[in-house]
Amino acid sequence: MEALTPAAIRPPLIPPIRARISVHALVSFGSVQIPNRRKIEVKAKSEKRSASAAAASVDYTDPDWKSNYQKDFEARFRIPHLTDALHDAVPYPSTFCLRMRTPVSPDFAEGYPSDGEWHGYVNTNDRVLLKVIRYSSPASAGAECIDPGCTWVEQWVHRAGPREKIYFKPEEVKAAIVTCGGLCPGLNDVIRQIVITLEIYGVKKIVGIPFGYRGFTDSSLSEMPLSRKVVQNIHLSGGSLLGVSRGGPTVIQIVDSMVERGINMLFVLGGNGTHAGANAIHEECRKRQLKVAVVGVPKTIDNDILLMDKTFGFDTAVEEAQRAIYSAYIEAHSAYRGIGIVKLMGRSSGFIAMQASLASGQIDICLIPEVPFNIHGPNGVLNHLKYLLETKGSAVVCVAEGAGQDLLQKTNATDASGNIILGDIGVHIQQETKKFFKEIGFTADVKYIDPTYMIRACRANASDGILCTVLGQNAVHGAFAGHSGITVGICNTHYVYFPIPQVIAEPKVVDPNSRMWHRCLTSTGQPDFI
Ligand SMILES: Nc1ncnc2c1ncn2[C@@H]1O[C@H](COP(=O)(O)OP(=O)(O)OP(=O)(O)O)[C@@H](O)[C@H]1O
Ligand SMILES: O=P(O)(O)OC[C@H]1O[C@](O)(CO)[C@@H](O)[C@@H]1O
Ligand SMILES: [Mg+2]
Repeated sequence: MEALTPAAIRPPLIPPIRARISVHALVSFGSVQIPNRRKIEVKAKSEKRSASAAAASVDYTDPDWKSNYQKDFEARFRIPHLTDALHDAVPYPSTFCLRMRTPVSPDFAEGYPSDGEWHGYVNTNDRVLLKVIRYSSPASAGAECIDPGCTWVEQWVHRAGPREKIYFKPEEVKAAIVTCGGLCPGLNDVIRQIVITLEIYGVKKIVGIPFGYRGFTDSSLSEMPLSRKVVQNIHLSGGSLLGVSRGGPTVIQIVDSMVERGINMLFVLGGNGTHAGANAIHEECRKRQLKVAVVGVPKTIDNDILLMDKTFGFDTAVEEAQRAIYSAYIEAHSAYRGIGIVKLMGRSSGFIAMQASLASGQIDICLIPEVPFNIHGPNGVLNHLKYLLETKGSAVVCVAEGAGQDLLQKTNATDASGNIILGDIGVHIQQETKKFFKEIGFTADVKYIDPTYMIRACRANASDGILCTVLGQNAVHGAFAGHSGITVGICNTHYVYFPIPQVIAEPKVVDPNSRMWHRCLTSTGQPDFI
């Protein structure tokens, strides 16, 4: 039986991508010169590899390359539908008409309610533009071009929202929600909106699967009945009402369990691993010709899902990180030659560290996984810290958990999902800093703050609350519209559906040649540590 591990499942999930090209491929087209700064080595090797492989497969001498590219793009971003495998699946007029149904009358006894006057549906052919900047040169900051000449190529993705036709009768739906991976602010907000929206469609059978995918097979755990009443106030707390977990059963076991329970709509809240699982569940259902919709809602505090403006929980994390940074600043500033070090989450992407550094304006050194650095040596972090103590009297460092892993001893240990367990770079920098200043006989007062789990356990802030609300609602609209193997996202401020494989092909990372990273460097004033 197929095990639910990255190695076992990831390969077949990602269809061959003929022409995925990102900024990293373009760096080789022209020489990108950053003023007063050496060209930064990009550490995101997987993205570089796939990008250059994709670039190699486009023949720019073919006069039709652009239209071929666009056709290929459209095919890759097509959102799978139940009718792809179930040719006789029929649509019904939507029951999402916002007309109140009274609790006493049996719903749909006189046919489905419809709202002839209501024009709030999204047309299936509506699209959103994925890329909105027209770069005139590959050397332009952050340029993402398809060809060496940076030709403008329109890339459209599917607009999310309620459709006029639905593929499930609400009274025949049993919907389940599952939350997997690590915690993230906003999980409860999304659960709440999914339940509320399902009820508006007229669904009565809604359950929560406890503790991630594990809840499908662990006989000691029973599914949790959900209703508006149950979820009404859950967004006021952090965490997940349903609980989370890593690892768990196989895809086959999960689908067997869904069949046994009669689940035909599954909402999966989680990161890249969870989405890989969701896509595998969707494929398995399709193979078995089951009328099941599997829809994801990307949950990652690290903000490392491709193509989206941001993921829910990220904003809250950046906001909460300010408190830790402020404390580190106060400690450092109040001490004689004080150094404050703050570690933030970000396994492979430094978005939280970068944005929190920018937002606080109190960071002197920001270290992220995407940009290599040395701690020791003439250009190292420690020498710069000494310089800061001599000139400013104090310093604050913000380090992402995945930064500088090449400087730590590798253990090859993995968690239950197969994710590599990282070395603690925060503690390492703290220890090396103390050692360094002691050895050179230079007084320095080092304070270390690790707020990572405090940040993750928070409830969502207002902006994340809104994002969660829209994503949760759109997830339900997508399932009712008959789509499966999709996920929801925000793209250039509009809400869209993506086929799952397109957003989890690799983690989204900070581009060291982007304007945002350069803004961060401008703010901190830090040099290269190489
Ligand atoms: N490649 C994969 N295919 C199928 N299932 C997977 C895959 N990777 C992980 N999973 C399953 O998805 C669940 C969550 O995965 P994981 O622990 O990696 O968290 P995640 O969704 O990536 O979230 P986070 O951002 O918190 O790491 C686990 O139950 C795991 O078994
Ligand atoms: O300790 P846990 O729960 O396994 O999760 C830690 C990881 O989860 C994340 O918060 C992502 O959800 C990462 O930033 C972090 O590396
Ligand atoms: Mg993950």
